[in-house]
Amino acid sequence: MSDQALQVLREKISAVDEQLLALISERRTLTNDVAETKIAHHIPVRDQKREEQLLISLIKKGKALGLDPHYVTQLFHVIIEDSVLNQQAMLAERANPGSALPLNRVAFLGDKGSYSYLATQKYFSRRPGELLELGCQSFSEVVHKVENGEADYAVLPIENTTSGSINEVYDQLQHTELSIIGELTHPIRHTLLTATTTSLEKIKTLYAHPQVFTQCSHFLAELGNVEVKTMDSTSSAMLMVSELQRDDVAAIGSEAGGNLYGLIAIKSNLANQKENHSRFIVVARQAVSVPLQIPAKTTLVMSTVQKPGSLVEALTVLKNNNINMTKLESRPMPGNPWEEMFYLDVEGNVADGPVQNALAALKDITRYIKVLGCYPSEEISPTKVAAASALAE
Ligand SMILES: O=C(O)C(=O)C[C@]1(C(=O)O)C=C[C@@H](O)C=C1
Repeated sequence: MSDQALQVLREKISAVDEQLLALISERRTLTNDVAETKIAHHIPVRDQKREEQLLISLIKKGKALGLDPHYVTQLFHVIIEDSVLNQQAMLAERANPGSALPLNRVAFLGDKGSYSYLATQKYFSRRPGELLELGCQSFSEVVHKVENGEADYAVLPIENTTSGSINEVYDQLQHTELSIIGELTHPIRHTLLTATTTSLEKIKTLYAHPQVFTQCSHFLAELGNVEVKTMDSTSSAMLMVSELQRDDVAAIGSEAGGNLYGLIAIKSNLANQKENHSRFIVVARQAVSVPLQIPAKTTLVMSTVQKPGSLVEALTVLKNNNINMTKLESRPMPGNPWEEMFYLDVEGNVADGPVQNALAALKDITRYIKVLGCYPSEEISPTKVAAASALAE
């Protein structure tokens, strides 16, 4: 194919892509209008019956156009997830009048390009107001900036699908009066980034955040004698490599982050697990109320009395109230050797009967219990379509 023919085809593809974007934006406007109706009539945001009907119809129509059912399903799962998250954000904002700020000052670990920076951008892209990014050197600085009023929000990674809980962040939660007001998950795609066009064999020094080294331990084990240098954040690792401009040093970070530092991706998918995601929490000085039309999560911290079975007893309270626990983490209590603080994430709203009943019962059997926050759940499970209905002619 001549260069000119290729150029013509690419221009046509770009024009189609532009139309797709315009249509996606039009769809979003319509779903925002649906949210207004849901607010006015107290209707739940999620309607999985409608989603299923939509998917079945789209799969059939896609098939007629030669499109693979899995491809169509994947595509619309992403589109519907976006629509649900936007509607949830709209409802949450309306339920907290005055919460929308013209300028959101947000503290996070690292600088431009860190995973926390990317998560911050994603979370606030659905919310009104400008974003002022306040990069920090440590998690305690991130939390402190919100406590002292320099920032309105902090975005903190709390767990990762490969390396597990981020203990330093749990420990920050033990000592703060801040409330969790939101959550989000973000894919973490570790990439080897260099300042010059080089090869993996030439790399002698590798810069990254300790969490990144944990998540990429299999890749590091295969590298042999490369010196590993830990940095405060992914962005400081990328900055270091961009400043050194050497062909024997590399950083591990996201490709999008690396682009901001002019770095080249020489190898991707470095994490031990292919599906590597981090869950972030958003904290603020004021707790929020979550409308009952959207799924909520509540995070609790508690310490149980020192007797056999006391944790089981506490968890039984959740069971008796039909509350699903999505996470349980224990952390040592400073100054009290061998005593533990338990952090629990449960599905449910503090304003709703089951969580209120459970909290009342837990108060009677625990030594200490505190609600760290109740917030909209951003875990949007994709609606499944029965294979038979999807494939039926
Ligand atoms: O139809 C609705 O109720 C919508 O809110 C729109 C929509 C969609 O994006 O298609 C989004 C969320 C619901 O779970 C179902 C469908």
